[in-house]
Amino acid sequence: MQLLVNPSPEKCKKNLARPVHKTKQINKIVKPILKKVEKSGDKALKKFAQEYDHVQLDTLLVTEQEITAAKELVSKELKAAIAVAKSNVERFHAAQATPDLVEEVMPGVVCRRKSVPIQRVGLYIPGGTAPLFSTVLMLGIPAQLAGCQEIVLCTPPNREGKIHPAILFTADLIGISKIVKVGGAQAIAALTFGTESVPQVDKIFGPGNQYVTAAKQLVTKYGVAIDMPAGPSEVLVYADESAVPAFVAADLLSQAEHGIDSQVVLVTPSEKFAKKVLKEINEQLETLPRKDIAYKALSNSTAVVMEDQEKAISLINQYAPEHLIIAVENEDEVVDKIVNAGSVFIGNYTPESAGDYASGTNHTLPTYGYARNYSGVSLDSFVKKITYQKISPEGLKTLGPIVEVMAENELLHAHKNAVTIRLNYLKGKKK
Ligand SMILES: NC(=O)c1ccc[n+]([C@@H]2O[C@H](COP(=O)([O-])OP(=O)(O)OC[C@H]3O[C@@H](n4cnc5c(N)ncnc54)[C@H](O)[C@@H]3O)[C@@H](O)[C@H]2O)c1
Ligand SMILES: N[C@H](CO)Cc1c[nH]c[nH+]1
Ligand SMILES: [Zn+2]
Repeated sequence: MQLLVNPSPEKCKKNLARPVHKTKQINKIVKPILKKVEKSGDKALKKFAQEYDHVQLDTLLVTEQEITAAKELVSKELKAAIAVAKSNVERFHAAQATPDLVEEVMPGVVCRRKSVPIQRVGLYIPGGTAPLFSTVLMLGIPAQLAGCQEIVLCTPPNREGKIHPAILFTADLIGISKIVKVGGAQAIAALTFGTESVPQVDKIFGPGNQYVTAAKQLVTKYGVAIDMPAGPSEVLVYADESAVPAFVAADLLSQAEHGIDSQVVLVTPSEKFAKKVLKEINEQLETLPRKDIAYKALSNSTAVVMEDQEKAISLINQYAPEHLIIAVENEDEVVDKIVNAGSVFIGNYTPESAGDYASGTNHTLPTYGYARNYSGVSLDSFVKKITYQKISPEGLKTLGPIVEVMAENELLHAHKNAVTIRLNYLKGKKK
């Protein structure tokens, strides 16, 4: 991890550039995958399973027997933990429901708006380097709460052609039964075009590596929607001397262990504090089973000493981190000034991993700085809002002339006539 002391904005920009913006190279790999799946369906999915997941699959769909067997393999302790996480995620997402609204904007002109579930949704659960069964909760719970009619879950198989038991257990717990053994860009292609085993969906959700994220961005041109670009995990910690260096180091390492293309950032007003955190990182790193992955991610990562708080906040907002931890004395003041972040963790006792698993907020969040213009997954992501209007004859008498004038001035006479013909009818005229 590099240390920068009071760097210029240009230096910051250069050092904090995300490591995986090799869009062209990734797209070169992903585009042919999309084409082959569109053309050959399941046959292509099996071929890619062999090539990228190193497994020969006869069937792609998970069977009921596999789900029953998986449930036996999950420990009581894990089942109990998942139950608490499920309850918190359910509570926070159920509370997000927005009431339908009705407004009579002028006498006789009534407008309504109603949330309607997106009918067919595809959930991508990463499984390449770690079996992220927590993502099943984060996507499946809001999909069920929203009332989506068809939910398809895709996740890569291991080398024995199996899905991790905790993924199957969690999917079953929240009532998802259509589970397909397919990962990577090919999973995104299958959900977009549909294959013999994978139904075509209206919207694709979920995080993934750079191939998955690139595929999600590419398929939007085929009419399918996506939640957001949710790529390699990242965290920015803003901490001063009131924070505990060991806690900060642990938080940085928690996201560094996700993947070699993850990035973690420390921003602090104190060089002394930064050095303490770096020392802690080196010590804690040695204890981690995934230390090789974390080590590589740390080489993409920077500690920035920024004495001026306004400049530090401006840097954070420019970087727009997926996760932001704020552990400074005047935390409320700083929190109020944050305008770009996926999810914010406040105070010394709020580790980012609490949000990853069980606090109730969603862990599917925008990376690469997309927190500037995207929100993380929420109940809203699984609904669309339809608007309605009903106008009474009295309402049309008031509103109609307004529309007529506007239509005429846009030179759209047929638009105007759709009103005039009705107003004349109401006046008892034929035309
Ligand atoms: N932003 C978020 O909300 C969020 C949440 C959880 C996880 N994540 C991120 O998700 C990612 C998960 O990545 P992962 O790799 O563990 O799992 P993954 O399931 O996303 O990817 C595994 C698949 O990638 C494909 N693949 C592997 N190498 C390939 C290659 N050379 N060419 C083409 N395809 C290839 C394979 O088909 C494999 O099945 C991590 O980067 C993690 O940080 C992000
Ligand atoms: N930190 C990830 C989101 O970027 C989510 C996750 C799942 N499991 C552990 N962490
Ligand atoms: Zn995580």
